[in-house]
Amino acid sequence: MLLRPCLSNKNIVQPQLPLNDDTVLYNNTNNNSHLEDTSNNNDIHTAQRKKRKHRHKDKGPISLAILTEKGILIKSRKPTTSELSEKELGRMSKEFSASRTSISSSATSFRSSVDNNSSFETASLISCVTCLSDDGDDDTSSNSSVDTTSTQNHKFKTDIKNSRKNSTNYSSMNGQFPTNTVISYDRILNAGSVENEERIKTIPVQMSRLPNQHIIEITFAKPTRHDVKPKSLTLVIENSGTKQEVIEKILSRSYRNSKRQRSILVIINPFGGKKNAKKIFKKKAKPLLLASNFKVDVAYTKYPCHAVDIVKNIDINKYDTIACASGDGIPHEVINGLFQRPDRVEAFNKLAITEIPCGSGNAMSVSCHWTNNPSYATLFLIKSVEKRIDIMCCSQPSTRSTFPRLSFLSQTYGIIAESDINTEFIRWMGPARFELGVAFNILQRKKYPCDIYVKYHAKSKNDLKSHYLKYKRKLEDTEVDILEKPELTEPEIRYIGDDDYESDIESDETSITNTSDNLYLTNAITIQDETGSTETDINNFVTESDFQLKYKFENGVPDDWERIDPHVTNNLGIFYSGKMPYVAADTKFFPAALPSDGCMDMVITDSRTPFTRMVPILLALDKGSHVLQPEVLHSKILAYRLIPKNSDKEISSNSYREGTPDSADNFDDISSPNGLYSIDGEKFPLEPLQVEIMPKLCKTLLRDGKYVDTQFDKM
Ligand SMILES: Nc1ncnc2c1ncn2[C@@H]1O[C@H](COP(=O)(O)OP(=O)(O)OP(=O)(O)O)[C@@H](O)[C@H]1O
Repeated sequence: MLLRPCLSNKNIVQPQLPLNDDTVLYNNTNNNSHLEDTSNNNDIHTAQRKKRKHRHKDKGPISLAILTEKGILIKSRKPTTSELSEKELGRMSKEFSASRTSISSSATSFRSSVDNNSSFETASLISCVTCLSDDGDDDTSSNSSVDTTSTQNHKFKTDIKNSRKNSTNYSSMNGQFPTNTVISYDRILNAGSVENEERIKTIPVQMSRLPNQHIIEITFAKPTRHDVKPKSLTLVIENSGTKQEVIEKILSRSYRNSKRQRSILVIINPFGGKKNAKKIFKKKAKPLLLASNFKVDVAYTKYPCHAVDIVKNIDINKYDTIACASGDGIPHEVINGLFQRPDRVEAFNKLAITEIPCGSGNAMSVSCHWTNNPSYATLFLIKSVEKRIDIMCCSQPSTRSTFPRLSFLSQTYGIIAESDINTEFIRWMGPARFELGVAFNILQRKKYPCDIYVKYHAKSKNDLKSHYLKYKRKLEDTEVDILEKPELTEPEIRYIGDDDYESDIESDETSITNTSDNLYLTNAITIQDETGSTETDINNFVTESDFQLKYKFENGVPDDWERIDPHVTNNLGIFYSGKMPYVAADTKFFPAALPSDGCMDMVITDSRTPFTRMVPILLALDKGSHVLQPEVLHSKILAYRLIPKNSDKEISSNSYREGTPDSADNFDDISSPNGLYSIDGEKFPLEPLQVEIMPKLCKTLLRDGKYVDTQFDKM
């Protein structure tokens, strides 16, 4: 949510710059030589990739499994010693000997399970088994020489902790999952034939010989300490039908409401957040995308507003998704870049815009993927439902000759906007600097006089609540049939500034898989929108008329807009208008925000509110209950005009009510020296600002087809 001066309206209309060859580092199956296809091996990363390719491949004994409603159930007993191939038996017993010295009781269980064909069914035993060898997350686990007692003990503790925390415990022994483990479809990324002949040879003769037994490799997102990572597992799946039919069954259940094999352009801002977006993407997101058979091209931003130029120049036919590995600044630029294309109708119909959280704001990810953990966000992106969301269109006098600015997140004026920008010099403090700035401004009773005219949809808090509940009920009635989500091992919202985060990345290993045998699968998906129509997205298109403003700035304030009480606006503390529930990972500023209710949420505070009352209001921001406080104005609106006043001169703002003055110079009269707007976290000049809602303009990816649950209905 931090502001950057780079994005003044003047900057957005820079002349179009051609893409340099080194702008985009991955891709090349297409004609764009600046893009590199990560699934293609003819580039400089080939050797590296080859080396890594099978890192998450399954190497352990093969289990029998069946398909259930919720996932793939590991059904079988472990194969008996007589069923195991010589090679497999030798490897297992070698590992067993190495492990025995450190945890003898577990080793005994292991031996007896192999000999007696028993199952690993108790939780404690599962935990012990994971100590003996890991499930392939670290390839070193199969190497007994590195399994020292201390590392095992450490792993033992960690695994016990994980098994307690995680209801879907994927503990295994050399890839052998305990009987009755269900690998939930919402974690399955891919399924396909096993092409590796050597691997097939390790399957015991008694297994996979019946016509209803199919050797299938599945790849799923396996929880690790903080993240999810792709993990492959070879299974003998018992199911009637041909192998291709079984694979298709798994994939259609795994992508029940989501699109398979997306073609994504990832735009990375290497300067986003702590300047490690590139690394985060490579380690946390890319392996999951590739394991899901997504086609991934990557572009890097090289200067402020570069993302605008990138998306103005891309071939939209090559992609269905643009994922911003960044904070909220890049999605803002992407939406505006597409808006400025001559074929914007096609662009907004073709492309979904989403975020892989790598910045400091990440409000889009928290609101849409319900997390700002990059790997979990990527998993939920892969499994998400494509939905249209409302966009806000911001007009200012200085944008008259160019394009108005689209905003997907929020616009703010007053304490919040200023606290952000005026504390840049103490950036080292992290998010605390912003809170300090807010507290300082409130203590000073700083006010931001202005006039605000509003086109209301639900003015009172009661009306707003009814609107919210009505929308939610409608949504629930037509809810997409989403599979039950397994518990996550980690809290979903994570601060990427955590100290251990960097080291986590360093120790991570990416792995890539790209099975080809299910490429024939179609991308067809069925979408249900809030109105309940179950149809392919085909009728959910925008047309040029959806981009036309209802209220032109130069036409003045329409008669049916209401002026907010000047006693309040002359003493304005905070003005905040937005469309997504979270404006930062821990700030639920708009708890009643809904993806496509055709309204924005507006929150206003008065600078005269006593400090003793402001403190509880600010402390409630994480829960979103600040909007319930009597001192806070909270409405659903369709449009507004904000005309800032100079606090000293009290200049009449009538001309801005009527329409636009001819020259931008006139704004000097009314600008207060420190004033500014923050639109989607970017700094905008202090001129009159008019904003209106553009319903369902933009496609994005929502987990379960909705924003994160704010519990507003229960407040
Ligand atoms: N190569 C670059 N050099 C400098 N700025 C850049 C570069 N690429 C992108 N930017 C700018 O960085 C800004 C912030 O980007 P982004 O939202 O991804 O990061 P962030 O960490 O969330 O931002 P913030 O620090 O504002 O919270 C955008 O305005 C964008 O124009």
